[in-house]
Order: sequence, then structure tokens, then C-alpha cells
Amino acid sequence: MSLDPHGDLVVLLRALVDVESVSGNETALADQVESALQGHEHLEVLRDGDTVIARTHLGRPERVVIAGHLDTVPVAGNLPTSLAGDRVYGRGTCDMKGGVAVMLAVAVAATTPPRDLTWIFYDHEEVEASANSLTRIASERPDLLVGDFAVLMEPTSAKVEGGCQGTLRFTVTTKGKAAHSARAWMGHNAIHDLAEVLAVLRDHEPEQPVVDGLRYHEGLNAVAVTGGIAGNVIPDTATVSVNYRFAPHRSLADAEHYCRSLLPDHDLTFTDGAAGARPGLDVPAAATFVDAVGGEPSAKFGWTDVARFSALGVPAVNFGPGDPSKAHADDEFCPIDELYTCRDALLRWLDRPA
Ligand SMILES: N[C@@H](CCC[C@H](NC(=O)CCC(=O)O)C(=O)O)C(=O)O
Repeated sequence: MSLDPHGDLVVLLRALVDVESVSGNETALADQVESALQGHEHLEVLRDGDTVIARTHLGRPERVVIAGHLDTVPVAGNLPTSLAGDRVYGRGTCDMKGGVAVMLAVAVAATTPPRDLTWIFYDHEEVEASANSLTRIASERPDLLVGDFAVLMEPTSAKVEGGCQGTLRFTVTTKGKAAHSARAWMGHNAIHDLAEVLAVLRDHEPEQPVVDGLRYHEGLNAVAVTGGIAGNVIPDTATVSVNYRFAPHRSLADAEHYCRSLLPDHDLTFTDGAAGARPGLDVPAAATFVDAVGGEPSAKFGWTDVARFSALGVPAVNFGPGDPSKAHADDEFCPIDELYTCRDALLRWLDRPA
């Protein structure tokens, strides 16, 4: 089935979601998005890997980038979509194909916007920062990301969420000595030694700092544990993987330093990290957007490419349909009314002179 960006938003959302696009498997969906955008005279459509970019060239004084990712976290028995009351359920409905549906609808509807627009539908957002297609595009075609302001259509319950928290991953490995579990005293159990690390994580009190008026909420959590080779062998090695979510007053280097300070007796191996972004809602372009779409801004707890645009010097906000607390949940859904709220808010903002 092809995508009809001029049609009903719920049909469009369901069609987007029913093309499974777990990170690394975005090609089929990118093909459909590209076809849906082609043939619109006001849009130049480009393809870069599994990223589709559509741009207006109207000679406006301002250019705004509106971006959304096509990939999702792994499916958990929640495809194909289902409709229940005023909600569309299914993997990606909330994070973030609701936003992608709104982007497609507004991209084709806004033929003469007062600002030039760059619509970016990109791949590999839900995985390590190095795989994110915007990392490649920023280095190979930075011109494609140029703008005076950016909107990331991540789930925000149709209200602006400012900035984003950073994310850092590290592992801690303990070493022991293998032995027969019937003679455990001959060995040393590496899994038991993880208890010390796990206790620090369990007892850690996450901070909730206010940054530029918005309250963030940090988190330090074990996300995986490995160790053990058989049911009768004392494990000689064990590893815990940890994810630290940090508020945007800390840099990535500060975050690493903080984690080391919590576990001074252990070697931490940092495996992935991406800094967050301060809200920046006092920048005029952001303030105009907040005023046009309405609602009280709050903080974005997840990591989003607002961080990338901010680092590139492009002020950016998150705004899209779907309750972010349902992102990645098995019962992920998008409320239908928020699709229309976001579409109408974007059109209202685009009605205002730049
Ligand atoms: N490179 C990062 C990518 C993770 C992106 C993901 N973002 C969201 O879920 C945004 C939705 C939200 O929470 O509001 C995340 O934060 O995990 C990484 O690998 O961590």
C-alpha cells in the first residue's frame, strides 16, 4: 500500500506504522516516503541512504528544518496497528510515526510558506549516536541541515518540550576465578562482585535539576547483565551495562566524570554517549513557535536530535503527537486528536509572517 499525504491522517499514520522499520530496516518505508513527496512542484526531494529530504526554495528570509526519524525500537508483538476508541496502537505510533504523518501532511499542504522549509525523514535514530544518519549527513552534506530554527517532531503530547537530556552508556566488568560449583571455595564468583556496583545504582538518588526554567529528571540504571557459562561453573567474569541520562547543564565529559566518581573502585568502559541540549526557549524563533502552537513548555527527558541542531548552532524544540511516556512501551499509542492538534498548530505557525 502506498502513502497518501493528502488523505486522512489516521489512515496515513496506520500505513506508516504497518511498514515495520526497526532501526536498520528503514529502506521500504523511506522508499514510500520518497514516492509520497515526489511530484509536488514546491518540493525538491533528495535521497541520502535511507534518509529522505524535501526542501522548498522560495527565497524566504528564514529557513526552518522540520525533522522526524523513520526507525523504531524492536517490535514487541505490537504490529500491525489496531484502532481502539480515539487511539491508534502499534510500535512507532508514538515514537514517532505520528510526528512523521503530520510532517508528510503539512509538507504537501504548505505550498507557499512564509519560511523556507527543509523536511527531513531520517534513519537510525534509536541506536548508537554514530549510526544516526544525521551524523553522516552533518559531516558529508552539512548544507542540508542548515536552518535558522528546527522542530523535531518527537512525541510531546502536542506541547513544546525544550532541550533534551544527554545519554551515556558504560560497562563495568568484574573478574573472578572459575571453579566447579560443587567446590565453589576453589574459585571466586565474579557475578557476586557485581552486587557492589548494583547497590550503588540501586541507591543512587537521581537529580531533578531546573535548567533555564525547565525541570529535568536524571536516571542511572543497569540495562543489562551478562556472566556465567554453565549451571555448574563459578563465573570468572561478569559485566553490567549502565545507562546514565543526564540533564543538559552537564556536558558529556561532566557526565563521565560524575559516573566515575560514583564508582571510584571500578574501571568504567564508556561505549556510547550523546550530550543533551539546554531548552533555549528564549531565542526569538523558539519563542515565536511556542507562542503560535500554545501550551506550557516542559523538559524533554529522552535524547533527541534537538541536541544535534543545538550543537550546530540551530535553535531547536521538540513538538509532536503522542505521550512521550508511552514511547518504547508495548502498549505504545498515538491519540488521534493530537495528530490534528499538531497539524493545525504547524499550519497556524506557518501562517504567521517570518
Ligand atoms: N543515540 C541515542 C538515541 C536514543 C533516542 C531515544 N529518544 C527517545 O526515545 C525520544 C522520545 C522521548 O523520550 O521523549 C532515547 O532517548 O533513548 C541513544 O542510543 O541513546
